[in-house]
Amino acid sequence: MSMVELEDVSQVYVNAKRAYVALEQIRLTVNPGEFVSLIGPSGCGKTTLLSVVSGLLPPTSGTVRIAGETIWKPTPKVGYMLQQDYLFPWRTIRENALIGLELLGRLDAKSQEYADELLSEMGLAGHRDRYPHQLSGGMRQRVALVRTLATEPELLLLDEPFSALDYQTKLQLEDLVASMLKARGKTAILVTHDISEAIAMSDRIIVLRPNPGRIRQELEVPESIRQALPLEAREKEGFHELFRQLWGAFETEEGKGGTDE
Ligand SMILES: Nc1ncnc2c1ncn2[C@@H]1O[C@H](COP(=O)(O)OP(=O)(O)OP(=O)(O)O)[C@@H](O)[C@H]1O
Repeated sequence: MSMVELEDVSQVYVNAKRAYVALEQIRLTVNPGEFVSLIGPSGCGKTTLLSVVSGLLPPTSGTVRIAGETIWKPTPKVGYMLQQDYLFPWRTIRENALIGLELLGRLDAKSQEYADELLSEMGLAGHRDRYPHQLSGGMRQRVALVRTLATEPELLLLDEPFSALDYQTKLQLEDLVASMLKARGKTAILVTHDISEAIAMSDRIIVLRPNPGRIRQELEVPESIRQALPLEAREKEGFHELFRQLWGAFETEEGKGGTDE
């Protein structure tokens, strides 16, 4: 069974001046354990697509199925991680990590133990009683990831979670996130503007194009790159070739100014 199935999903935003087709007839399947990245020029509908998959935004038309079940609203099967960590400043790191469990009414000894395990794996065990302002941006994003994973979602939606970090922190966190997700067999969809990040982290890359938002191209990442963790993946044969190919797809769209129809 697929983890994600989008069947002819369209999303039209209507305001007083115009109707804008942010997604048009999107068909997409993501398999369990697969890591898929969505890339494409600004405004091509990446965030809209994630919002639809999360259940936060019911599509104008079409069907969204998560693990075989049609969804109309957010489900605990899906965890969402954003560019900003949105930690509560008045709660400790551990209390922040537990908030998803609290909201779902699933806070018990076992779930707390699991959250503590995740904090340790993320190198945060010694920081459990500190507050968010005492941590670096990279550490805060790690807390956000623990908070997301603590509720054991089957699917993770990652909306540019590394883009506000400095380059070195971003590379370290990519490795940490990739290995944690792989070890737990999680399925993930990543939105990014960074082509090399998409190649280094993914099994498959989907390039969207704007106006109307459609899938322009789908590319499988070669096995040798997929086997490696993101930092090492950047050194693998075929990486630069794939980068050039994806860069070309971007250029074509930007050249058209995204308004060719
Ligand atoms: N609530 C809304 N009302 C009207 N138009 C919207 C709304 N949300 C998004 N849009 C429009 O839909 C299009 C797709 O937006 P979306 O944020 O999904 O794109 P994106 O690919 O994630 O962009 P970026 O890379 O800049 O984050 C854009 O043209 C945007 O202006």
